[in-house]
Amino acid sequence: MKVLVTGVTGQLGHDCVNEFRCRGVEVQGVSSKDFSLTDGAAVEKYIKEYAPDVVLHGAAYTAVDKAEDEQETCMAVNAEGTRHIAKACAEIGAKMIYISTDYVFPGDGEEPYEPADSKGPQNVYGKSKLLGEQAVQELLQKYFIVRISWVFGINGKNFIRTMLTLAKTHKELTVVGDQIGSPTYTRDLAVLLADMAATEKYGVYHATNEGFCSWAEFAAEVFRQAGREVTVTPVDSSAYPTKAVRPKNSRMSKAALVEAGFKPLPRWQDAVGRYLIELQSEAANLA
Ligand SMILES: NC(=O)C1=CN([C@@H]2O[C@H](COP(=O)(O)OP(=O)(O)OC[C@H]3O[C@@H](n4cnc5c(N)ncnc54)[C@H](O)[C@@H]3O)[C@@H](O)[C@H]2O)C=CC1
Repeated sequence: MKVLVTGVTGQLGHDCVNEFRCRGVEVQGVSSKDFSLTDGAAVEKYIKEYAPDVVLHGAAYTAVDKAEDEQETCMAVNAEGTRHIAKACAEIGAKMIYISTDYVFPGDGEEPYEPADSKGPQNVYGKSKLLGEQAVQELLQKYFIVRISWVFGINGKNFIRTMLTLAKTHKELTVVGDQIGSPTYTRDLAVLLADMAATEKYGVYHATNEGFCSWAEFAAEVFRQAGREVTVTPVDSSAYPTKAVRPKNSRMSKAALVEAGFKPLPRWQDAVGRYLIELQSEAANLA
């Protein structure tokens, strides 16, 4: 099997390339330095020349608030860029794994969303990722769409890093308590995606670490495990207005994943613990 991973300079792409390499799979990671997703001809040329069996498309325009002001760029990368990748995959008969988001859902209610539930993105980024999903479904039969949320990995900025930085200067923090979802550790997700790539169990899946929490609970768990004495007070989203609307309910059901025979990701608290260890080794390597 030969795999192409887009977004190698991001959190997920970095860990996916490592995971395939560890398994002895021939893999190439690419970023915007190799080609821009907005350049259809360049995407097609690269994919046809490399001729992968699987394209794991992790690259995206991920600046959720900025996207409200940069709608055109966000759409060009996430909707059209994904269409270019899907078209090239169709032409060479490659499987495609497209990474999508909880933001395709409206975020109402309290029940976990199933993959086929009605969509209703509340912000530009969510709309662009949904258009990407639709392009994949329109152009391909051999596809996996994998929706994830609240991502953290070693190769980039994320909520855990932000909380640990704030802990250096704060003993008390207010954190949003009325948005509920699931963190996703890119190392755990990479294991699942590498398993998936080797199958033909095509479809739409939700894949996050197990369990649900609010951002405030997420922060409190990070401080507890990192041994930082910071008191977290949950507050409503209205205390932190953002340009892009965030869904209150980001719960996603992983039943389809389990029914297809894939191993669910470990609980999110377990993932936080292993990520903190990864951060320690990063700090030790940099010292
Ligand atoms: N970060 C999060 O909390 C969430 C992320 N996702 C999705 O997960 C996937 C991975 O996210 P992260 O690793 O956090 O992203 P990231 O922001 O860390 O990395 C994005 C990658 O996309 C590449 N990229 C951006 N614009 C490009 C362009 N025009 N041409 C070529 N490459 C381009 C960048 O070079 C980078 O390698 C994305 O598809 C994202 O939409 C879904 C839900 C939540």
